[in-house]
Amino acid sequence: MLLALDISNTNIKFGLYDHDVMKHRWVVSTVRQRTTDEYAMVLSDLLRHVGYILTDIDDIIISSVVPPLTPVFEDLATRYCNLEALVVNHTLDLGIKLLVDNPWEVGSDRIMTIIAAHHLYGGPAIVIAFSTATTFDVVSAEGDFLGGAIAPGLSISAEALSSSASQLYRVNMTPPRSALGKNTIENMQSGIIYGHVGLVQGLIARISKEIPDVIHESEIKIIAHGGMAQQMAPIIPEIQYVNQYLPLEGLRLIHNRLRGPDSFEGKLFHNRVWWGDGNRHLPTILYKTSSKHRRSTKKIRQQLCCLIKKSGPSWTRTRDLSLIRTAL
Ligand SMILES: Nc1ncnc2c1ncn2[C@@H]1O[C@H](COP(=O)(O)OP(=O)(O)OP(=O)(O)O)[C@@H](O)[C@H]1O
Ligand SMILES: CC(C)(CO)[C@@H](O)C(=O)NCCC(=O)O
Repeated sequence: MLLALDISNTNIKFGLYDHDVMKHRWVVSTVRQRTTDEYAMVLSDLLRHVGYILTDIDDIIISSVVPPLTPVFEDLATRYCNLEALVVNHTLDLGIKLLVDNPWEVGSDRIMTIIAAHHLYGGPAIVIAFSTATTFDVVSAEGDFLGGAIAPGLSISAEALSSSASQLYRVNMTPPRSALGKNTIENMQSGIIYGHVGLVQGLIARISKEIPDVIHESEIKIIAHGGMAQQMAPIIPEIQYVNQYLPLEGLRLIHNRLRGPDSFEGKLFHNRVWWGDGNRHLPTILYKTSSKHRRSTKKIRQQLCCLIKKSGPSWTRTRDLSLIRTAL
């Protein structure tokens, strides 16, 4: 089982995959103060509810845009699941180019989203997240990230309005009967929701004109996801698809690419047995020699034995890989 984790500002999404099929998806609030042990108990309860335990998880992949929680979940993977989680960042071999000024500053959720959108719908596409922020993530026909826009999300806008004006209050996020509001609630709903519709349509129009190599703007797919996508899509005719699973699907695809059965690491570590001496982290590796891999694993094993002797016990799994790559 693969656990994909999308750690976002409002919610953390857990996707439990059996091979390529998402079996379960859970959403829990993002609480920055929670500890590894607390999140482990939350995850353990969710898994138990569907008949699994923490050690049934074979691998974990994480996208996090909440830096203080990244080590919390890495720690959870190590201590509760005996795994080294794969944490997505721009330096990994993602198979796409980030055509922006500073690739390191792009949120990993945006990268995962465009990877999934391009895989499912093709490009060029504008992917709109109606979440804490309303983001526009643009992917080219080739699958590269071209940039986009980040606007305050609907809830943030609504909260700012009600907390800054004494006579205003919180309203339901439902579209009013008309843009011409006849009472304070409708005035606010019109301003917040139809105002956001205008923002989205305006940015779609502007961005569409700037995407290179587009002959007809109708080629550009417009895809929405995020907490408010279901409410917003029906009132924004430009939106063609709503898919709430994009960030988790992107994580699954990247996991497949980097650690799946056909990846370098997957082939190498398929049928593997690792053991180590506790904290010193896996100094010894033994490959079970399946008939398919017998010859290559024997060779790799010989080379690894030399490397282990040379490098001593200070290996981590990631460093093992680079050493193995060097050895091959
Ligand atoms: N029915 C609703 N009414 C008001 N706000 C809602 C509703 N449903 C979702 N939201 C808002 O949507 C956002 C949650 O969406 P989502 O689950 O996509 O958040 P998130 O993924 O944590 O955000 P982000 O990815 O930006 O960090 C919150 O800001 C929440 O307040
Ligand atoms: C924009 C958000 C908040 C959307 O979740 C996240 O992707 C993020 O923190 N990004 C960093 C800035 C950037 O993507 O350019």
